[in-house]
Amino acid sequence: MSEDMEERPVSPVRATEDAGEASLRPQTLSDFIGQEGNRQNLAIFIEAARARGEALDHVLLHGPPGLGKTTLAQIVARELGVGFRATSGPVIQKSGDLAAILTNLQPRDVLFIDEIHRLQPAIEEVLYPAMEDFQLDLVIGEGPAARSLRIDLPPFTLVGATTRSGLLATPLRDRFGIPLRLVLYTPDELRVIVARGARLLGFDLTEDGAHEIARRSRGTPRIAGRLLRRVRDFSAVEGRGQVDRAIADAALTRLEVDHRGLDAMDRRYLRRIAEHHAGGPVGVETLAAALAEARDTLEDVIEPYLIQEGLILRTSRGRMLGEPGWRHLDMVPPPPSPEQTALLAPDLFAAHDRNPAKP
Ligand SMILES: Nc1ncnc2c1ncn2[C@@H]1O[C@H](COP(=O)(O)OP(=O)(O)OP(=O)(O)O)[C@@H](O)[C@H]1O
Repeated sequence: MSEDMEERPVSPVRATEDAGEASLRPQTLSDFIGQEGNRQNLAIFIEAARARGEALDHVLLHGPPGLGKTTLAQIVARELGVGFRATSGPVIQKSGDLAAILTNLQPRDVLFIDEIHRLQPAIEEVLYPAMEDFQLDLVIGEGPAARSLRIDLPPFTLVGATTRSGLLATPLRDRFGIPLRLVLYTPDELRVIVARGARLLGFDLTEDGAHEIARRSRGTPRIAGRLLRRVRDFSAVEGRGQVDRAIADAALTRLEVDHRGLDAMDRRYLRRIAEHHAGGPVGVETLAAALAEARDTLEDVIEPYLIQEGLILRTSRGRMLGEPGWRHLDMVPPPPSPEQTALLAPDLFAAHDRNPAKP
């Protein structure tokens, strides 16, 4: 990922400046705002596991970065009253690394593996019997002298996090009894998160100030927390006491975050489709090359919010600019090509089927 990407105030990816975000982390399920269905299900499964005195079934959290996967994993451990160990897919280089972690777990502990889709295949294979039977099969030595060794593990809960469950090998995905998909937060949920953050940081933010930060946070609590801290710095330097909508707006405008939470990079992305591809469709690889970004970065970091907002559409032939995308750029779309009409038609029929009363 390019340096520009990490410095974007609206990037959902963890950056060095987010070191302070731990102080805003909710500690319990009831403190955790949003993701209602997931939260209710987790509460039931946790209570049942506690009542039986057993390890909770393995949990897979998937969704875009910054939505609270690490936070939820920590909460699960705390609510279960067990220990929490965290690592990540790319950090585990050898099967011995994983073996060392697994054999050090206490019964019913939570092991959190972030970016689990980046585990090497050989290490995934060590994980299968560990998850299924709490057993570790290790091969010691090489060639004819190699021996296999089986070690019993304490029952534990693996919480895996991934931005892409599609990249997980099916046998791994199938071993998670509780798969949960995290979705972008609504502006109302983010407003509550922002107001809570302001309280914890001890600064005076009005309700409409919180609302302004929330609606520019791209559905992502990490971005909400970061914009909140930047607005606080701005108001402190300007010597303001209470922060209202106008002050929040001035601070965010100065950071080049527009009223929808889009920054220069997003606008460059939208403009590329409008100006170079007449609104698309254009393949994600072509866009990535033109914008000098990795394809993964576009798919994980930039696109989820643009798609949710209808600014772009993901079609079988590539990305297309949606009507709100043209409006956001203040541009009038050219008459649709036959290809564009054909790609958009199923959507129109689907909309009609959902709501047949409207022509
Ligand atoms: N529901 C929530 N309520 C309040 N704050 C939240 C919530 N979810 C996340 N946060 C805050 O957002 C920040 C990012 O959360 P977290 O690190 O858990 O995200 P993540 O999905 O694990 O990100 P990554 O994919 O980069 O690992 C944290 O500061 C956390 O406090």
